[in-house]
Amino acid sequence: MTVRIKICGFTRPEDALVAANLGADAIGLVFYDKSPRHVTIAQAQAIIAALPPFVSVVALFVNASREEVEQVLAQCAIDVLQFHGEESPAFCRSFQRPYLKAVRVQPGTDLQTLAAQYHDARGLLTDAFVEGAHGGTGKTFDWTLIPPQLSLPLILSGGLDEHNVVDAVARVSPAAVDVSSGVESGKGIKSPQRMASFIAAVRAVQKDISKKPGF
Ligand SMILES: O=C(O)c1ccccc1N[C@@H]1O[C@H](COP(=O)(O)O)[C@@H](O)[C@H]1O
Repeated sequence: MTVRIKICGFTRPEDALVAANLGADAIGLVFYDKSPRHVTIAQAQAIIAALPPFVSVVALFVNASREEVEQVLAQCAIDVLQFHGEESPAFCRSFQRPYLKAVRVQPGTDLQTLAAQYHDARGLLTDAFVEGAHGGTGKTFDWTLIPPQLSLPLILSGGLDEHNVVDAVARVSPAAVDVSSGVESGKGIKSPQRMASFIAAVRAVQKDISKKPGF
């Protein structure tokens, strides 16, 4: 199975275009004003306008109000919503759009129960739990906390980079990976070299896995 790649936290159209041309399946825009990667609606529109067809645009929110989400949806061509806060299942599904629910994983996090609660999500996105932060921290978590069989597609994130993503994909077999800090040269500035190395690493490990007997 193809491991999908999402790169998150773009602030500049030129970086998003490079990601798309390198083969990223989705790009993420952060609508959370406490993030150093936060974009305005005008910035988001410019980034989206730079993209070629068939690259999904994901809008990330952290405990935003209904009005904030609706305003973004009304003004930007968004394909998927990503909720990174304490949004309820009812709130997430109320926009009639595909959505991802992000979960910050620590010992005791019951991913099976969360997958059942957000059963209509397109995927459960697992990120590291870091006290006082909602994501984008560049920290990994203990991947053995992920149960082998989840009822939702797993999107692995949290501290991934070009060096650890091979091990991550081989161990966890996620449906997709999501990266932000790990492909940056500065907050919100994506490095073409790091994005290229990250995408090449995912494609290489995927090829290796598909060569294994029984695959
Ligand atoms: O990118 C951010 O600034 C951010 C802020 C608040 C919530 C989530 C955020 N980003 C998401 O966090 C994960 C992990 O990011 P990283 O690779 O460890 O930097 C990823 O899903 C980002 O989309």
